[in-house]
Amino acid sequence: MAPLPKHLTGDKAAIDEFINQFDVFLFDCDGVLWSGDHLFPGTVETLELLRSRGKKTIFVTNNSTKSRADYLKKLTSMGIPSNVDEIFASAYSSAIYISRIMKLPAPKNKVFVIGEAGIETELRSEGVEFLGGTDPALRRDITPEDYTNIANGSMLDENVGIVLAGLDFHINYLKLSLGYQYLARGAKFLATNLDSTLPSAKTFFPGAGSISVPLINMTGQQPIALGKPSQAMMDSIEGKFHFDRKKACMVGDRLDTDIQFGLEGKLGGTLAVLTGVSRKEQWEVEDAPVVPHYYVDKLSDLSG
Ligand SMILES: O=C(O)[C@H](O)[C@H](O)COP(=O)(O)O
Ligand SMILES: [Mg+2]
Repeated sequence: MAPLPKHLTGDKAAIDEFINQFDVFLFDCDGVLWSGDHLFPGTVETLELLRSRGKKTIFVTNNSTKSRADYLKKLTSMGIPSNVDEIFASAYSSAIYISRIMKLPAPKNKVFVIGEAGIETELRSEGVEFLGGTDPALRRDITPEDYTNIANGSMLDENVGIVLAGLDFHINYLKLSLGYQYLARGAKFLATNLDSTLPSAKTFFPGAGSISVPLINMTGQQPIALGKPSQAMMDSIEGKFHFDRKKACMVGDRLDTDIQFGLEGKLGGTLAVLTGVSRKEQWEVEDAPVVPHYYVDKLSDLSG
């Protein structure tokens, strides 16, 4: 059984020793920096402190509703200076995977998107054709004619080769019905991420993983998930920054995405923050599957 994590909150010497160990900090976003549009107090000061001590900060989010450019706007609007290169979001890693790794031959390489604008922006920037997503024509109830047109294929695009499911605040029966038809016709099943919940407004909402469950249930297929803890994302981050993994620390609020991401990535450290999804009871149980190296009650404890 992995040793229990060291609690850093209130322990200045331990915090200093912790910070000195690492050159690079990978920061999760939802549940660590902010909850929805609410920035946690002390976040800006903590990032400034780490940067003032020469630490590299990289933002790694599973939230596919926004593109990297959108996140840059959000970070900047919250007083966190950054640049697009420091931001890795699951919509971006999904677009990269489709355009540079899968490289399905045309014409059957279109993507049916279940998700928001972030996915569309990143697919567009990689020159990947898509449909569905935020298309207003699909934001409606299914009609009797739809059943007929879906069944006879007239409502389907024969060049769809991939179904990509992410967090969709406008999910409905029609989109799920179309998604199923494409998968049943052999399209590859991808997910930006499989987080079951989204922490926001101090409670939880359906996560991307809960959006793709109906399709998993209907097809019996598990999608390839491209967000944390997928190491495809870690490899692309390392590929960009060429950092020493032993000198890097993953900071996150969720054990089965963030902390697992850091552990599977063989990073030098993982820090759990208790302002989001996971609770310390989850790693205190016998044979807990994922145990972080360190934890704090809130991120600002590092600069408190
Ligand atoms: O449902 C989701 O997509 C997740 O809850 C959300 O994306 C988590 O974002 P992160 O904590 O990785 O920033
Ligand atoms: Mg999070």
